[in-house]
Parts: sequence; structure tokens; C-alpha cells
Amino acid sequence: MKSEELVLRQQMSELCASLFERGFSVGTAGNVSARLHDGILMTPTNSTLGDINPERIAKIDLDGNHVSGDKPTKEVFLHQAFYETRPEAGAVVHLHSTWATALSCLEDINPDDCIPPLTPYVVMRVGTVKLVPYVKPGDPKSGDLIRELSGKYSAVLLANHGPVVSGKDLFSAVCAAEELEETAKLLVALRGMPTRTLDAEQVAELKETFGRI
Ligand SMILES: O=C(CO)COP(=O)(O)O
Ligand SMILES: [Zn+2]
Repeated sequence: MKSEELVLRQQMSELCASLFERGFSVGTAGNVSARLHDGILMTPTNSTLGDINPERIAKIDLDGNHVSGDKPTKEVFLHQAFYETRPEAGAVVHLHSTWATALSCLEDINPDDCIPPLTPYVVMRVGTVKLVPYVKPGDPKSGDLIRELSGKYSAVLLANHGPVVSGKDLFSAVCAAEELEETAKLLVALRGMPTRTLDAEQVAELKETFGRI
């Protein structure tokens, strides 16, 4: 096995454990993937992010065949669709983190902008977040729904399910998933209170200074 893959397996195991230990995932909820030059590493299905064995992380090749490790997450279609439509994505994190999932269940959420630009970091790390209609966990249709977005969004909320966040690499995707979760918490805390978001000029300044998400 190439060292690139060994390093990524170890990093995935450590970052998944960190997410679990800090309560971003409970039980066997959520899954994580990262792109290699010859395929994608994915957390195994029904595994807890708190205890991912690096050697048992699933690998699928560029054609989607399972080539090593345990059986991949049932959300394989979701992850693949992100890589297909966002060439810049190096990793994808899906969680059922509490506050983002709470937002995904709200009747009156704006489906085109689930997370308004409350703070600079959510703009810089996450960008605009789209609501994706509900399908059952592992439904291949989730891949079609992501492909329909043509790679426009680095993060989405799956309705009544939870967030999916991509990033240029595993660390960036994990940081973005944490930023999304914290902003969702702020949004719920501020519900019903007159709230100032960043204006279009402030958002544009951030994008200009810190680049495309
Ligand atoms: O979050 C999950 C389904 O949406 C967990 O599924 P897996 O255990 O198959 O990764
Ligand atoms: Zn899920």
C-alpha cells in the first residue's frame, strides 16, 4: 500500500474519533470519505466513528468497485456524487450533528440558503448551503439529487437527516462540518430575535480575500 493511502487511513481514523469524542456523531451515525489518486476511502457501514480501524476502512476504485477493507458506508452514492461534481473536493463528511439536523427538520427553512451568513467563518469555510429533499438513508437517489446541483454547493443539508460537507482535504472538510454545526446552533439560539447577518458587500469581501470555498 502506498504511503499516501496509509497516511490518509490513519488521519481518517483520528479525525473520526475526534468528531465522535466531541459529540458531533453518536452511535453509528455519519460517515466520512477521502479521495485518493486511484479511488476513494470510506468509513465502513454500521461502524462508529469513535472506533475506526485504519486497516478496515473501505476502498472503492475509480469505477466504484469495492477493492479493500470492510463494506463501505451505505451512503456511497452520496459521497461519489460529490467527487463527481466537485473536482476540487478531496473529502466528504456526513454527520447527524444535533443543530444542523434540527435545522434540516424546520418547516420554514429557506431551501436555497439554509445557513445565512451570520459570521465570517461560515462564509469562508462552508458557503451557501442547499436543502436536499428527503430520501431514505442509502437510497441511490441521493446521488442523483447531489448531481442535480452540478457541484455548485460545497455543503448541503439532507432534509430530516443531517449535513453533508465537502472540503479540499479531510482536515478542511472536518473543520467545515464543525463550522456548519456551530452556526446551526447559533441560528437556533437566535430564532425569533431580530438578527443582523453579514451583508452582500461583506460576503463578497470575504470571498475576494479568502477565495472560493
Ligand atoms: O449516517 C448514516 C446513514 O445516513 C450511517 O450509515 P453507514 O453506517 O452505512 O455509514
Ligand atoms: Zn446519515
